[in-house]
Amino acid sequence: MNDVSPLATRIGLIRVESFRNLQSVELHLADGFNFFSGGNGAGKTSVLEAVHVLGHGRSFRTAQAGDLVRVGRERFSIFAECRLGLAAAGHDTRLGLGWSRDGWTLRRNNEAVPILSDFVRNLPVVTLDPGSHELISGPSELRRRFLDWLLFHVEPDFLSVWRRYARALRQRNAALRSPFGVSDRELSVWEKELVEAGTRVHDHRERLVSELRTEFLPLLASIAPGLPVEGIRLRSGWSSDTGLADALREGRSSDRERGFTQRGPHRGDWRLQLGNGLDHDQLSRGQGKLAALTSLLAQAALLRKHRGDWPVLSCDDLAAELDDEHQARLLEWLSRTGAQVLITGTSTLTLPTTAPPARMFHVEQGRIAQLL
Ligand SMILES: Nc1ncnc2c1ncn2[C@@H]1O[C@H](COP(=O)(O)OP(=O)(O)OP(=O)(O)O)[C@@H](O)[C@H]1O
Repeated sequence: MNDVSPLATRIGLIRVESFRNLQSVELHLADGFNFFSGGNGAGKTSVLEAVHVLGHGRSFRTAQAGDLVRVGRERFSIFAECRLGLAAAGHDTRLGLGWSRDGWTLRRNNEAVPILSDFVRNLPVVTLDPGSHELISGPSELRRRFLDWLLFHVEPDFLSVWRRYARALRQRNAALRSPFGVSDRELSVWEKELVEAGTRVHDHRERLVSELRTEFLPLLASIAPGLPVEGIRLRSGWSSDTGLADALREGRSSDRERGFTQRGPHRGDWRLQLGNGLDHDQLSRGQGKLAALTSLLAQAALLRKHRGDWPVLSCDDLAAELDDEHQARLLEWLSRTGAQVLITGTSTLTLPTTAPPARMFHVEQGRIAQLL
């Protein structure tokens, strides 16, 4: 049996109030595997969603925090006692998050944290959910968010560089829409800042994609060896023949017509390079899920490499996502990491003999009983 890794972020206790159909739930989680079973609509995904919200400040199912508040209530809250691995020198940390129409309330060790980005830095959570295949074939915004979330965790200056870029972009776009028109000279003022910050955003992404590739390919070989993926390629968001400054200059008249900036890292993307002449839309749904799963595990492995500890790993409705063979490969891999893992399913799960001791929970109508 594997020892649970000391280099993993873990939640010991979690308390959830008025979140989706969970009225008031308190759980003591195992350091290794935690399995939540129950019928459809019982509240299993809501448990994973609460953990995800604590780590990201947003849900993987909705962009509206108001949807998460239990019907008839005005506020939800999530509280957790966590061991934050190496990144926080293994200290126990108490995290509390509440949301109501008045906004977020965030507390770390009973002290108010005014800014959401400071709060969510604490608890990295990587979630595989039934919508994850969108990461491969869905809009580029999802893939940018995937990369930039990782950069937020591993590059200390990424957030401030990204904010500089976003501010300059808003200002250039406002100038492009000015009813009085905008001269090249005025545009060039915003472009200077866009080029400086945008080039750094792109350089960060380029380094990260190269590291992601290094993690991704061996993971693919151990979890989904039949998948025809040969690599990962970053797209900058402007023509590869020119630098960003030239691309912005050349795009001015078309940008004026459209009223927004059409080139730059805000249009960047990354794509898997598929073999056998396949396009992303030609992957089967299951292959898309496997590709997304492998990307998310590579993301977790990079967090581990940079921060020193594994994030909490969540898999929603695992049996519906993967066939038996891929499930077994995934569980085997997960059990070797020593990460804390949360899994939901409508039926029971066979864990590999090498897995650390698991805790089983049964979920029914928003109530949760610990079975083992
Ligand atoms: N804001 C809310 N307030 C109260 N109930 C909600 C809210 N949002 C969703 N629900 C209900 O919560 C229940 C639990 O949903 P959840 O997605 O967690 O179930 P699940 O156990 O994962 O189900 P499945 O196996 O079908 O995916 C559902 O019945 C849903 O209708």
